[in-house]
Amino acid sequence: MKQLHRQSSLSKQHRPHHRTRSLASYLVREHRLLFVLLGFLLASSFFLVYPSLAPHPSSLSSSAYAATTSSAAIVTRNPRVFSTTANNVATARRLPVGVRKKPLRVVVTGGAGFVGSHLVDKLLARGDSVIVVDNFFTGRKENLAHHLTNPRFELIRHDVVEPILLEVDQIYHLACPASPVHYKFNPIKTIKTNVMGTLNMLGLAKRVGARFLLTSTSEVYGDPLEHPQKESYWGHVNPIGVRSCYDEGKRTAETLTMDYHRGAGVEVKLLLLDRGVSLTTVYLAGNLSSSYVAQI
Ligand SMILES: O=c1ccn([C@@H]2O[C@H](COP(=O)(O)OP(=O)(O)O[C@H]3OC[C@@H](O)[C@H](O)[C@H]3O)[C@@H](O)[C@H]2O)c(=O)[nH]1
Repeated sequence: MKQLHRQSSLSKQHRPHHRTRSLASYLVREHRLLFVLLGFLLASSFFLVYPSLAPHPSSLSSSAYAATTSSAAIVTRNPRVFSTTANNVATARRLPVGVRKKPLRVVVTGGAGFVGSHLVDKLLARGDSVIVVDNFFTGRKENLAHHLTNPRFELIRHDVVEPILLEVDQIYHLACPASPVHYKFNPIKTIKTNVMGTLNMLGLAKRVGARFLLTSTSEVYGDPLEHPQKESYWGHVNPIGVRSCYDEGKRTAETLTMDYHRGAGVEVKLLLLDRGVSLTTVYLAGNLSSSYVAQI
């Protein structure tokens, strides 16, 4: 009985070893191991190579990114912010083969305006769902008329100085009177739009975890003493002039944006539109809209 027991325990001790040996001989037979290794190699190299075959714009390095934007006559600021977010996104967006990118829900404030309506065209064309929030101060419904029957498009008449709650992934905050005649028309309203409107949209970004882009302006440099203005240049500004509602409003909007980034972890982008260059020319060159969409 003892012997039997010892025998059975012995055979138990030997079984795993025997199993390993038979597995090994199975793999070695007919070059099976080689095929298994080849399979692993093929699969992993495909996963590694695939993202580089079709790079997402957001995975651009900060320098490549700056190059794209400057060629489109847009001035970008704070490369540090870009590189932080771009790196995170590049890692997060690496999708396995066959898995399609989820369409994004995007809100564009000031989307009925000149820049905004072109941006909406691009966003819809890339497959996103777009909500435009605009009070039609200078924007026109006709700019968006061709999208009104699109189920992925919504238009809301709303003033950004009032809070709004929307479930979105990205916020492009453009709402602001942009030309001197419009922003000087009611300067108090202009600065209110820049400060309260930006606060409301940043608050929304924080609440729903959306990424945020602010369109700023080269006017934040005031009457610059340096040409062209570099990232390190802070401007030569007038806080009390008749244009200050716009210039200082946008400066404050930039400050708020960076404070929400540092203090609340909101992923942000600042985009300076250079009004010295004809935006129409840039549009016609086909540059602005594509790099613009690439911002977030
Ligand atoms: O209080 C306001 C003011 C303006 N708006 C909207 O904001 C949009 C502004 O578009 P405009 O065509 O006047 O101007 P642009 O498209 O050239 O401005 C763009 O470039 C310059 C940036 O400073 C602006 O923030 C950006 O919108 C309009 O649709 C206007 O109705 C609001 O929704 N709320």
